[in-house]
Amino acid sequence: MDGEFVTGDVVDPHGWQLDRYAEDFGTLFAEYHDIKEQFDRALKESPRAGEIQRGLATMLSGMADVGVVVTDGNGTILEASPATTEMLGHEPRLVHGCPLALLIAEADRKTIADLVLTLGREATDVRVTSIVGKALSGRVLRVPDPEQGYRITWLLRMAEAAAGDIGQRGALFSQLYARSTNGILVTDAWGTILSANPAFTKITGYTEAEVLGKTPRLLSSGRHDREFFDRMWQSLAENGEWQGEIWNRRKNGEIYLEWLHIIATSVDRSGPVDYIAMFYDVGHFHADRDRIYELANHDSLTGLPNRALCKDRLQQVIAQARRVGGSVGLLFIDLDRFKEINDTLGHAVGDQVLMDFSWRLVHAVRDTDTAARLGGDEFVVIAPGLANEDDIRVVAQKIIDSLAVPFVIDGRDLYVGASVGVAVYPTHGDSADELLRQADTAMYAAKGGGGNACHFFDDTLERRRAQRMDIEAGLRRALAQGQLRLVYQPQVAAGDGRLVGVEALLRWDRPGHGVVPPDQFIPLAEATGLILPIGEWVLRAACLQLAAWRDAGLPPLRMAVNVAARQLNDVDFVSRVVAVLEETETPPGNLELEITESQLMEKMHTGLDNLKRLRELGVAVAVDDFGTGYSSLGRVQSLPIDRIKIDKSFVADLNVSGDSYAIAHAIVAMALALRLEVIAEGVEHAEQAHLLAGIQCHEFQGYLYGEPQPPEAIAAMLQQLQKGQAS
Ligand SMILES: Nc1nc2c(ncn2[C@@H]2O[C@H](COP(=O)(O)O[C@H]3[C@@H](O)[C@H](n4cnc5c(=O)[nH]c(N)nc54)O[C@@H]3COP(=O)(O)O)[C@@H](O)[C@H]2O)c(=O)[nH]1
Repeated sequence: MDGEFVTGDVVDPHGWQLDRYAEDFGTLFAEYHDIKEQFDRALKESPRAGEIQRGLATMLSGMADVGVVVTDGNGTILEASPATTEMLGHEPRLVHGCPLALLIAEADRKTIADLVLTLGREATDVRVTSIVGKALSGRVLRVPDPEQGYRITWLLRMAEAAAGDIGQRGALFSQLYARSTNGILVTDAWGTILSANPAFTKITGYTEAEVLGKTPRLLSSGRHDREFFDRMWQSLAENGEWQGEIWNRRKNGEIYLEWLHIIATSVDRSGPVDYIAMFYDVGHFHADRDRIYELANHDSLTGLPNRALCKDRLQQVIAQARRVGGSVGLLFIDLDRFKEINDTLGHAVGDQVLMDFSWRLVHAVRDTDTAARLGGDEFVVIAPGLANEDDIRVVAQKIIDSLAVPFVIDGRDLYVGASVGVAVYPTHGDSADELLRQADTAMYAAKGGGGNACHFFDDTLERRRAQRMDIEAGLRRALAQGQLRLVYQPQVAAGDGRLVGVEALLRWDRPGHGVVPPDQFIPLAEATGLILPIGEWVLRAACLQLAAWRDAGLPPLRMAVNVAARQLNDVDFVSRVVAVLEETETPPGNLELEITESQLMEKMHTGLDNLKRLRELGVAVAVDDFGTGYSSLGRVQSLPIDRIKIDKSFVADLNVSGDSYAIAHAIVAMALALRLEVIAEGVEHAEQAHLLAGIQCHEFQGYLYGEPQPPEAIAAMLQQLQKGQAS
C-alpha cells in the first residue's frame, strides 16, 4: 500500500501533490479537507477504525508539551496532537495528509525522509528544525499496524534552551521576530504563508491566524504589472533576494507603500526554497521625501521652482533642443524699485509683492514655459522653442505690462517695474550656466537704461560684464590690501577765501592700472554692496585725518564725506557713524555728510530717519549736485539738511544772461529763504566766483581754490590759515 492512499489516490511523500499545492489558500484548504475526509472515511470503513481512533485519542490527549505525530509508512501525517501546532506552524487538522518532511526545515528534510525509509523496530532519536524555525528533539517509533503494515509515531518536543547556543540564539531571534517593528512573513516555496509576526499585523491589519496558509497575494494592491513581479522572481532566482518599493493593500483596503526585502532561505539552489519577507511602511518617509524635495527645489515664499530646479529644467530643455535642433529662450527678470519697497515698507510688504508678482508672471507665460525665482527679486522664464526676437519681445512685454497695474498691499498702491534680459540657446550660449549668465548681463543693460525694458544679450555686454567682474574682484582686494586712499578738496568762504572745510574724495591706486577715479568703481561698489565696507573705511579714514590735523595743532576744519544711498539706508548707519566719531574723538559738528539730491528725492524712510538722528547729534548734512534733481521748495523745506551744493554743471556755463545763472540765482534765493547755507562746486574761474558772490553764495569749491589733494597739502593750507589768524 506504500504510496497509495486508502481511497486509491497516489500520494508520494516527496512529491506530495505539489502541483496541487496551489498558491491560493482556498484551494489549499480544500485539499487538506479533501484528504482529511478521505482519511476519516477510510477509518470509518476499517474494521479496526474504532480501536485506532481510540488508541490515538488516548495517546494524544493530555500531552501538552509533547507533540505526537503519527504518519503512515510513507511519512504522510495521519494524526497530530494539539501540541504540534506551535512546533509545525499549523493546526493539527491542517496537516493531515501532508508529508511530515514538508513541515520540516529544508536542511533537515533529508533526515526525515531517510528515517521514514530506514527506520527499524528500534526507537531512534531525532533532532530537526521545523519549517517555522522551531528546534525539535524527540524519538521516532515504528509501530506495527495490521492494516497499514506499520505506522510511525513521532514524539517531538521543543528543544530546551539549554540545548546550547542554537537554543539561545533561537530565543534571541524569537524576540527579534516578535518585537521587530518590521513586518516579517515566512512563506514556503509556493508562497504559502507559514508565519507572520506582530508587526505584520500592525502594518497590514491582518492577524497571523487570518493569513496562515494564504499567500501574500491577499495583500496585492493591483498597482504592479506582471513585469514587476517577473523581475522580482528573476532576482530571487538569480540573487537569492529582492528588495524594493511595492504598493500593497491593508485589510481596511487602504493602499500603502512598503519597502520589501525578500530573502530566499535555501542554501542549495537545487531544491525548493522558503522565503522570508521583511518590510516596513515607507509612506511617511515618502511624505518627508516629498517635503524635502519640495524644499530643495522650490522657493518657499512663492512656490515657484528655485535656482536648482530652474537650472535642472534649463539643462533638460537645452538637451532636448540640442537633439532636435531647436531653441530655448531665457528671460531674466529683475524688479525695478523693489529694494526701495523692501527698505521703506519692510520685508512683509516686500514678500507680498514678490508673491503677487510670481502669480502674475506665471499667468503671463505659457503652461509649457517654466517660471522660476532665483532669489531676491530675480526671476526667470524658460521658454522652450522660443528664438525669434519679436516673439520673445512679446513675452517680455507681457511680463512688463503685468506690472502696469499696481500691487495693492495694506491699502497702498505699490508700483514696481521689470528689467528683462534675454539670452537664446544656441545663439548666446549652449549651457544652462552660460545662458543664465548672458541673460543676467542683458538684464543689467536693461536696468542701466532706466528699467522697465527688455534687452537682448550681445557681445559688448559680455565685455562690459567681464570688466565689471574684474573691477569687483579688484575692489575686494583693494580694501584688504590698502590700495584705497583719500584726497581732500578745499572749500572756502566766499567773502575772504578762507579755508572752511574739505571734501574727502576717494582714490584707488590699482596696481597695473594707475589711479582709478571713483565714478569708475563707486556705482559698482553700490551695486554689489561693497560700498558698505568701503564707505565705512572712508568715514573712518576722514575722521582719523581730522584727528591727525588736530593732533598736529592745526585749526579745526569741516570734513565733508560722501555717503551712498545704500549706506544711508542701512539700518546700522547711525550706530556706525557714532562709533567712528567716538573712536576718532571727532566732534560731530566737524563732520558733514554729503548726499545727492536724487537720493533725497527717493522715498527712503530709513535714510531720512538716519539723517534726522544724525543731525540731532550735531552732524551736518549737505545736498550734493543740487539743481539736477528738480526738488521743490516744499520738499527741501521738509528735509533735515544744513547746506546745498549747487551742481558744477550750472557753475560751468555761468554768465549773467544764461539759464544756469538764473537757476543758480533761484537756488541761492531759496536756500537763503530756508536759512540754508549754499556752496557752489566746480568753481574754476574768478569770473564764476565773482558772479556767485554777487548772488550771495556762501562758499566755493573748485579747481580755482585747489584740486583734491593729499593731506599734507591741506595741512600746509591750515598752517597758513593759522599764521594768518595769529598775525
Ligand atoms: N559715495 C562716495 N562717492 C564718492 C567718494 N569719493 C568721491 N565720490 C564721488 O565720485 C564722483 C567723482 O568724484 P571725483 O572724481 O573725486 O570728482 C570730484 C572732484 O574732483 C570734482 N571737481 C571738484 N572741483 C572741480 C572743478 O572745479 N571742475 C571739475 N570739472 N571737477 C571738479 O568733482 C567731484 C566732486 O563732486 P561732488 O562729490 O559732487 O562734490 C563724485 O560724484 C563724488 O561725489 C566717496 O568716498 N564715496
